[in-house]
Amino acid sequence: MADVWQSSMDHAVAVARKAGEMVRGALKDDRTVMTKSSAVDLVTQTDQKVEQLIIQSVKEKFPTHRFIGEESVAAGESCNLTDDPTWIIDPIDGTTNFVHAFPFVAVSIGFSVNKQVEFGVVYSCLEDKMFTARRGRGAFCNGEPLQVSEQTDALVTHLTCVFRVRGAGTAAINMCLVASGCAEAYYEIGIHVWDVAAGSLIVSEAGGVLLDVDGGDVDLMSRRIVAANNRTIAERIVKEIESFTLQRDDAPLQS
Ligand SMILES: O=P(O)(O)O[C@H]1[C@H](O)[C@H](O)[C@H](O)[C@@H](O)[C@@H]1O
Ligand SMILES: [Mg+2]
Repeated sequence: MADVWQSSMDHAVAVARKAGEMVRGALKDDRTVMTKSSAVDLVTQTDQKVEQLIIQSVKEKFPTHRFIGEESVAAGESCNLTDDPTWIIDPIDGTTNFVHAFPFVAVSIGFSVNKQVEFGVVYSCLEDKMFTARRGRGAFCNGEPLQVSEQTDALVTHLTCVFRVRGAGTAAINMCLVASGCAEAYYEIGIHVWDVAAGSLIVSEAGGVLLDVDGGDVDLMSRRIVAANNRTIAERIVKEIESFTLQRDDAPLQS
């Protein structure tokens, strides 16, 4: 049966790659002579340009679709998920990495219908790795199938034990590392829906598990997530987390 969202997913992959070229181009600026503040200005300008590139291209092809974008929300747009086809965009995930030339920077595009992520695309620009997932049809990296790690021995003694804990500095790539079997788990409190929408489907389609940090069902608007290769590891991680709550992404805008 034809997939009604295939053309949207194809467009997401194409525009993520084009956006990645823009990010790489911006990173080529010689930051060795840049002050920190000018590097931060550069990432902010590039963030906005990339998000506009993606949104404009979608509006031309799919005029009825809606958007939740990191920069649009920062500019005051709402962050409410409806049943409509919605593009959930993080133009540059890993902005701090970008500023410091730490080579993990991604364009993340999630796509939801009826409040359910139907496809996810994470393009790791500097590694040239295109992570994709379509609901019910698996997860891939540059076309190769992804499968989470089979590790069940939760060696976590305490999350501060540095040698077992690493972070790429971008939620989207951290989740793709779990989906690729390179890491057993990732958790974070403080992320936003645009950081994790695409990665959440890539993890689950690679056989992984998503939970809230309290062990309940994951809620992409809650700013909290655990992504793991299986429930054993996920529940073990939950036991170690001293959780707290933050204002939800979809909380009513302060007047
Ligand atoms: O780079 P961002 O799009 O701002 O998102 C990142 C966030 O700023 C913070 O660094 C988190 O730890 C990352 O997981 C997130 O991707
Ligand atoms: Mg982000």
